Amino acid sequence: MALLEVKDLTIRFGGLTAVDGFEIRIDQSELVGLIGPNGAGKTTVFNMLTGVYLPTEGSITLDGKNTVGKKPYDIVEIGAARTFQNIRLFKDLTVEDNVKIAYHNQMSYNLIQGIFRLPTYWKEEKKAHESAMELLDIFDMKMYAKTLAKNLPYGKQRKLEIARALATKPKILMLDEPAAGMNPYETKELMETIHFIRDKFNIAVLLIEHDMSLVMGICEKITVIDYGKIIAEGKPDEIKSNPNVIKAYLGE
Ligand SMILES: Nc1ncnc2c1ncn2[C@@H]1O[C@H](COP(=O)(O)OP(=O)(O)OP(=O)(O)O)[C@@H](O)[C@H]1O
Repeated sequence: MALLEVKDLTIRFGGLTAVDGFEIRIDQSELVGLIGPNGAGKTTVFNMLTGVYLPTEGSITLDGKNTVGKKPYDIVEIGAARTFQNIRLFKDLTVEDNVKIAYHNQMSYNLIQGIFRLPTYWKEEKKAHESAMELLDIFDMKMYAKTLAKNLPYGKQRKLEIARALATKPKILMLDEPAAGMNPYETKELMETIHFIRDKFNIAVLLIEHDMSLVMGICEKITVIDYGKIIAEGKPDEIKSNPNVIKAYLGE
């Protein structure tokens, strides 16, 4: 059974069919790219996979469970985490607190235990602190734990966003243009981080990216969409030489 199985996914906004009959199958720990020209429908696919948009038609099965019609936080519980095109962090909180907040879906103290700072609260907070520091260590960012998120260099803010997504313990991590705005050095570091995460946590990664060297360099298979429809699927080498893909990108 595939980890993520999407069939005939379609969404219409008034007269515009933004995504039309999209299909994908992703196995556990697979690294998959989703590419296409501007406005092709990539982010809209992510928004349907994560419960932000309700598809007009189609089915999505994650880890054997239907996710269509479920709320975004329920889909996080089932095992999907994402990052956004525009970085979304609590910019005035520290790096550590940004990660700790993401652990809150796993904390088990109730309101009363929280308000009165009862032992369960302290136990859970300690656990969250330790888990956050462990994750920051993996990302080589422990030294920034007390830094405000807004004071991090751009590439590190992107890394922190990924660390936050991982704190929810996903089975699949969806990254929406993680290299946007990065310099070549940061992009290379990001490529290594994505590979490392997949190997270390044994999770699947679905990556939307405009940087072709990044997509071709790390993805095992790639789906290409244009005007909401799949125009090619295959291994990076097959995609590179696919005439439909070349045409879509060069606009001939
Ligand atoms: N809520 C919405 N209402 C109306 N149209 C929408 C909505 N969301 C997306 N669209 C339209 O759907 C189409 C696909 O947009 P989408 O953002 O998914 O493309 P994309 O491939 O992610 O583009 P980019 O690479 O530029 O980020 C666009 O024409 C967009 O205007």
